[in-house]
Amino acid sequence: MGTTSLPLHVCHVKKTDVIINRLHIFLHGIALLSLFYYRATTLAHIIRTRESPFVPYLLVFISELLLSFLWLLHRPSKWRPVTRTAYPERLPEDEKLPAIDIFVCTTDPSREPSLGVMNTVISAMALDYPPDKLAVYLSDDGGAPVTLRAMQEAWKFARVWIPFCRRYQVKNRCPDAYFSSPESADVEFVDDKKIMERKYEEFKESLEKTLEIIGTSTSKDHPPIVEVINDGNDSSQKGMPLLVYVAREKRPSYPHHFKAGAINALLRVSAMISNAPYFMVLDCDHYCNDPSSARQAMCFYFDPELSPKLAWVQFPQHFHNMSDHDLYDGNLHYYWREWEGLDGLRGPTITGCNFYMKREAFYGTDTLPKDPDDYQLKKFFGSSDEFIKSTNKNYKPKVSRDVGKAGARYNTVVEDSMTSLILHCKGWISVWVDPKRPCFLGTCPTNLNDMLVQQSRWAFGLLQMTLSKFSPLLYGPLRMSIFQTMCYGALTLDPLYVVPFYGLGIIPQICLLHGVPLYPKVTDPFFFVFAFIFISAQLKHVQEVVSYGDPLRTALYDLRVWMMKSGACYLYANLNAVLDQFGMKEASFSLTSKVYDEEETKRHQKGIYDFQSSPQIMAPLCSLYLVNVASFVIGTARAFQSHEGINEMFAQAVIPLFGIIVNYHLLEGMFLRKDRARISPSITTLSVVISGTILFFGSLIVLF
Ligand SMILES: O=c1ccn([C@@H]2O[C@H](COP(=O)(O)OP(=O)(O)O[C@H]3O[C@H](CO)[C@@H](O)[C@H](O)[C@H]3O)[C@@H](O)[C@H]2O)c(=O)[nH]1
Ligand SMILES: [Mn+2]
Repeated sequence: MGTTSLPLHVCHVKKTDVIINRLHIFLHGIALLSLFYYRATTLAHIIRTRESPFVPYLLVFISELLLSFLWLLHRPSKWRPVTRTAYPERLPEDEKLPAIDIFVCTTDPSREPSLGVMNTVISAMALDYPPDKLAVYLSDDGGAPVTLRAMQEAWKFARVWIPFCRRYQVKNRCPDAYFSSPESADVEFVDDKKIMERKYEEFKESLEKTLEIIGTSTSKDHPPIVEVINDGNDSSQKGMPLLVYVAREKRPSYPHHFKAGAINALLRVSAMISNAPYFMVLDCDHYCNDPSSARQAMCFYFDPELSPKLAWVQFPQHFHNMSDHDLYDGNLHYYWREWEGLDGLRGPTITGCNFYMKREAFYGTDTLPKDPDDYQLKKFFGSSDEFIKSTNKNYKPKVSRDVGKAGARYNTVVEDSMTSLILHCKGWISVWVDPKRPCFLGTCPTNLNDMLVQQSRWAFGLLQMTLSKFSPLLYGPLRMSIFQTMCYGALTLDPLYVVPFYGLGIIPQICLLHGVPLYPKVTDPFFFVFAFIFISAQLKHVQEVVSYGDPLRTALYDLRVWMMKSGACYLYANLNAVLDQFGMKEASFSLTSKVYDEEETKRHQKGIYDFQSSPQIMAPLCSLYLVNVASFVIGTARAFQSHEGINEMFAQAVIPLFGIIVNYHLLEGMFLRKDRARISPSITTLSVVISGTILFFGSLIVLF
């Protein structure tokens, strides 16, 4: 490119946020230091004089320390948030674009209906990119005959659909979404659209018929199946990308490593067939909502300054089934807000799908010796001579280091975070692109149970990482910047929130009940410190939500999600991670359902919580709520009998009151709602019993 050419992409630093965030870090940080000073000196005084119980005091202090530590770990992600814009129209001509392999993963046709999966496949085939440079691979981890058949049908439909999209410059190339979008409502090519609509109906019917005949059976014991779907008819191949079905070999006794295993199988198969220097990963429900994503990604790979270090371009997961009331943080903004900050450092982590990756980076061949012999190559890549040849053709191994394994990492169920950590540690960078029109749209959980199950899997996987030799705070410091290390630390240590959550959700309450003060009196100058920290934390959260463009109520929903996550998911994730360490728990992958449920969707749209879930998940949350109600009512009634009581216990009464108000939805679910999705009476009864037990035995704590 000449010197006069316009940039392919620009990076905007979010200046206002930078100023607010840094100022907040400074002020909040000072307040925390004062809090520690107060706690430490008071604790020393209590231990010396024994004038009040020191165990609850110590536990509250520990909770606050941990909370502050996690707060600190999250700060780098607020340091320099940025956003990016790509200008695909400035890319060089099509001949110069590199090839891309697209990997779509699916597992279970009963939880992931074929029609949805095929819509994703078709939308990927229809990307705005030279078709001879595109190959779409579907990994079917279920080895389901229905999926293979559906692909053959999808191919037939795509053959008419793709030319239609090109001719009329259709923006939304996922057929199902297109026909129900405003884009298709008012078009000039009415006749052609009608024909296309009819063909789509036929395609749908053919899938239904197939489903009726062969059902959704899957297999965990079968040889590998690789089938190129493109038919032999040459004239129909023109302008069509390659389409390949892959069901890797599965044997019951052999660990298959879930999605990471699927991606690695796809890497190997695609290396033999198309071997594109870049690949993109899609979950089966994340269809392409904007066909320009590949070109947008190339804007970064074509930047000579960025490209040599750039491993992946990550687009966020956005969702088509969002509600105005994002009760379950379904849109994952909690994460994306921080991802803008990661992008301002050395890049976001991989978030599982919607990323364009440089194959070379993913192979991690930099850990191979300089001139590897056959033995070393086989140790690294596995025994396939063909696969090794494919890696030689395009890539020469560079630096020599110890021997590794190519591809996605297996040590955890969050293959994405683990793999990103290792790539970032090797010096690769990544970028985060979140254009106004989302490039990909998926299906998010629309009930509490699904959300908590998903979050539990993530938390468990992140803890597996923490407990592995890749624990970010130990593995990172010598390999990455301290800020980047802290970001990974924050990500993987989030499940530790369970400790301060229960610590501050039970101990001050029990002490309130017994009139044991743990916080400074209202008249004490340190009261101001505590009040400041509490208010500053809440306001900062509200500011972040609003500045990200979400409505105010999202701040409340977020807070609830954080509490429900901490109280349920993190609790079990920690237990399971410990069991896993002792080999007492087999890792599993609980798929998120992508099945449409009308009643559930209605509730989600109206902003009504769907509490239908197991007692294991609901009981801890409800019990804690009841503990707070009981101690608040009894405790304040007692304290408010005297002026000194109010002075002493005021701060401590605010805590349960805050919890009670924020989690009003639990109260409603337990006692006020009568519908099917309320908290079941049996869980409520169980929670009453548990909360009574907690209050009874917990009260022993004030004796020490
Ligand atoms: O053994 C398995 C299990 C899952 N999958 C696929 O992995 C994808 C993600 O599974 P899903 O049930 O949708 O999980 P989510 O929690 O919604 O996925 C998020 O979290 C995962 C990590 O836990 C990431 O891999 C995903 O990209 C990210 O969207 C789906 O396409 C599955 O078909 C497989 O291919 N093989
Ligand atoms: Mn998903």
